[in-house]
Amino acid sequence: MSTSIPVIDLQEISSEPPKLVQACDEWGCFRIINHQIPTTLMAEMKSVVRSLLDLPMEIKRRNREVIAGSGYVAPSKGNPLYEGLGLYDLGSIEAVHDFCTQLDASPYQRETITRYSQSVHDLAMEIGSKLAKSMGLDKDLFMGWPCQFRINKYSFTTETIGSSGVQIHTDSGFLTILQDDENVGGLEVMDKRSGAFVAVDPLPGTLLVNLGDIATVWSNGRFYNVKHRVQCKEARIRISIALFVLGPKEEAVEAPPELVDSEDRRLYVPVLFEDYRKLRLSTRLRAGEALSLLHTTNS
Ligand SMILES: O=C(O)CCC(=O)C(=O)O
Ligand SMILES: [Fe+2]
Repeated sequence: MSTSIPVIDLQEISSEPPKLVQACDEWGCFRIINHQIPTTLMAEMKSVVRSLLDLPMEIKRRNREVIAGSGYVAPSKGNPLYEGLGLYDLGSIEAVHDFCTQLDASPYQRETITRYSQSVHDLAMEIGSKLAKSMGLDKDLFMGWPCQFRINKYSFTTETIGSSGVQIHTDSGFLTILQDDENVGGLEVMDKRSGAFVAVDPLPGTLLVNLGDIATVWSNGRFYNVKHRVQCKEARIRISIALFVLGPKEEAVEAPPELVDSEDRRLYVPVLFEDYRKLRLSTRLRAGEALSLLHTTNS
């Protein structure tokens, strides 16, 4: 099944805020256009990360994790076609430089990664602020929250058509800005109503936003933490670059008072992002089910 997920013009959000909120409620994902990240920078970044992912295994393994799962992930039994590099806290210029140094990046590669990281990080902050305003809140969202990059490579071949690239999951943080491969499809999101998977076809020059579990907690159950997966549809290498806006570092996430009804019914107990991430890891509940462990007694 193929359908179009919502397309949001970033520059038009303030004139039609319900469109953004509706996309978060109904789809938990949307494409953004007019996002101010130059297409040339997106193309340069893609080709830089492609060459990093083509490095020998012993170099890629130098991309060590800072928090669990934030470093190089080699192909595994569960996801044999997938591998990924990671960069924890791309709001920190030192972290970006450490990542580049670990992988022996050239000055050009370093410069491209730095520029792209800054641009997407700025974009994340802009989306946070526009989302808060669209929800009628008078403060910024995402400011100072750690963000993580995952650079994904799927080695699809004729023999693997029809098999899984990445298994069904939700993203654990608040939201993800994804530069999906502009040529090679395969990403599928679950339709909230029917439970059917819907193909997310590439749309060059745009970025995709997916909401994660923390967005559901913050919105008091309103925003849909979209389940998604990647399937091999054609025999080509697929590259995607994901920026995860995780959650505040030191403050627990909870729905702001404006989003809770007059009887103050919160569906979820306040939770530190780091504790929630550990809960997902220890329970191996990767498709949003761990949220049920945070339910308050009145929900
Ligand atoms: O490669 C993609 O399109 C999606 C990747 C993804 O879901 C993830 O990194 O969490
Ligand atoms: Fe994901």
